[in-house]
Amino acid sequence: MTVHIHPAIDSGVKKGTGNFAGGTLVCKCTDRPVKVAIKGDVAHNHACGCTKCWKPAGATFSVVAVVPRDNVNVTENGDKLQIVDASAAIQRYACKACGTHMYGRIENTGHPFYGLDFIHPELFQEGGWAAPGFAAFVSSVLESGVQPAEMDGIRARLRELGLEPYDCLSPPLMDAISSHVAKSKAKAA
Ligand SMILES: N[C@@H](CCC(=O)N[C@@H](CS)C(=O)NCC(=O)O)C(=O)O
Ligand SMILES: [Zn+2]
Ligand SMILES: [Zn+2]
Repeated sequence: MTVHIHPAIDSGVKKGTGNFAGGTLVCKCTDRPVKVAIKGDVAHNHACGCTKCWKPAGATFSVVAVVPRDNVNVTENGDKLQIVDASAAIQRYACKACGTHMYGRIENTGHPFYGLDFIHPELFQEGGWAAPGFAAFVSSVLESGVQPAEMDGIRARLRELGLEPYDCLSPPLMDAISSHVAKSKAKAA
């Protein structure tokens, strides 16, 4: 059985150029698409299996990365954007017409990832952005209807693509979160 992960990586993960200068994210609307300008390359690009991250039709995972929030500027048709869930840690701005998530922002200054916005690099008009390097929240695909019997195949395919599967974030990112918590606790003491 063919295992589909995401259309942008199903035929292999395309390496980044290493010097991507940024570009424009465009939603799926043919009429008045939302455009978001991004300065510089993305970081921590990965596949995410959680139910909250936006996926294109037919995808089991999203492809999501971060950029500094100051590098994100809505340039066209921003009136079409609405927050998907204002109570979520990541406030995801989606196009009201086509549903595409254009960027996700953290407003809680105490959050470990405050200052970083979450974007889907496949929406860039341009190519060359840093490639995904791991897969996060893999077990969460079960919440979207994937059957438990499919999990071995999914994890094997992710490994074949060079995307080590984790059921939360990768160890470096989990360490970054825990270090942030430890520092916040030390400050409060
Ligand atoms: N099992 C949950 C996991 C959701 C989750 O924790 N997602 C991570 C990765 S994107 C997160 O940081 N979420 C914060 C948020 O959505 O605001 C699901 O699939 O809905
Ligand atoms: Zn749209
Ligand atoms: Zn996610």
